[in-house]
Amino acid sequence: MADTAILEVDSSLDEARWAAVLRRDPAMDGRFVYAVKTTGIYCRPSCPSGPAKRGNVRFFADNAAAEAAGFRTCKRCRPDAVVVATAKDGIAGRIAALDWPRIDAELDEGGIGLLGPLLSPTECSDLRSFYEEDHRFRSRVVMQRHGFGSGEYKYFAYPLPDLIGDLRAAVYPEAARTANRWRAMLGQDPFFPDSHRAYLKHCHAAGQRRPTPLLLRYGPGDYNCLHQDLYGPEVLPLQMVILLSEPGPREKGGDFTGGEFVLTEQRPRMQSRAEVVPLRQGEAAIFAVNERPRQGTRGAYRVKLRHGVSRIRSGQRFTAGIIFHDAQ
Ligand SMILES: O=C(O)CCC(=O)C(=O)O
Ligand SMILES: [Fe+2]
Repeated sequence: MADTAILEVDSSLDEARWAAVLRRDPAMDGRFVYAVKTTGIYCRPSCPSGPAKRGNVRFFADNAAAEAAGFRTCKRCRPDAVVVATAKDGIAGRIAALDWPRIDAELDEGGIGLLGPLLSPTECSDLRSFYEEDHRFRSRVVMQRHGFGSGEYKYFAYPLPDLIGDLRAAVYPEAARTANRWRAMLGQDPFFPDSHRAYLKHCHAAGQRRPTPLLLRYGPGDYNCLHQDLYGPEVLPLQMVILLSEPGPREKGGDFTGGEFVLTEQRPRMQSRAEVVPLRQGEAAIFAVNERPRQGTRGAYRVKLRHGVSRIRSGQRFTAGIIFHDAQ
């Protein structure tokens, strides 16, 4: 008796899951995954790939269960990127759950720390679609006109979209902590307050009042010259970038090829060292804006950093940039 009851519950659960897959329901992402026996791949419910045959589909409660059964993640819908992004805690919870000691160590080693998957594919596409909504922005910059590269970007107006405002407020305390630690390495007193609200008050009093978070859009042939995002004398020396498109050729479910994020670092009296930063859709990195200390044998010294984007070879690439100081 009991066994039959359980079987009935299970099969009606699977039927509800199958209906969600047929609807490609993004609200079910993170609630379960489905795997296709013929391809060996598992997907989130909203995967845009064509429907599989019901007879070839198995359902799993989560990624770990699908992987334990030998399935690999779908490159198109990235079920592995959904785990973090559907965390019930919202943005603050996702940021708090990151491995900050590891990120700090990466920042001290190379001037950039990888945050890993932070936004879901749906959140990325929502942000991309904002690009056409002019009321959200205070200005648009066509990069060719200024010699900044090729492509364009738009600075958000206040009030920022919730997702951008929440990310800026939640990551700021970590960035400020690293910025104060870097000051200490150079023998300077701590300067950056714990809350972003307090820091913005300081920026505004110094005449830097305009919001700096931005969306960038690149098409084939576009690139972003090496630069530093300084907007006046007040600088918080770390910033964040989030890739909103999936790298890779179209036939493999990607949005663009080329277009790699590049960071260069120049030590005193030395040639520059370049690093290509591997990011996928929804992943973020935090990196030094203009300079950072490096520990040498005779104390710390300053190195200069610049970042940019290599030429996009095909497709379209969007990013969100979050800078913590405001602009003059
Ligand atoms: O598009 C990118 O990856 C870089 C954008 C950028 O320059 C920034 O976020 O400040
Ligand atoms: Fe930048």
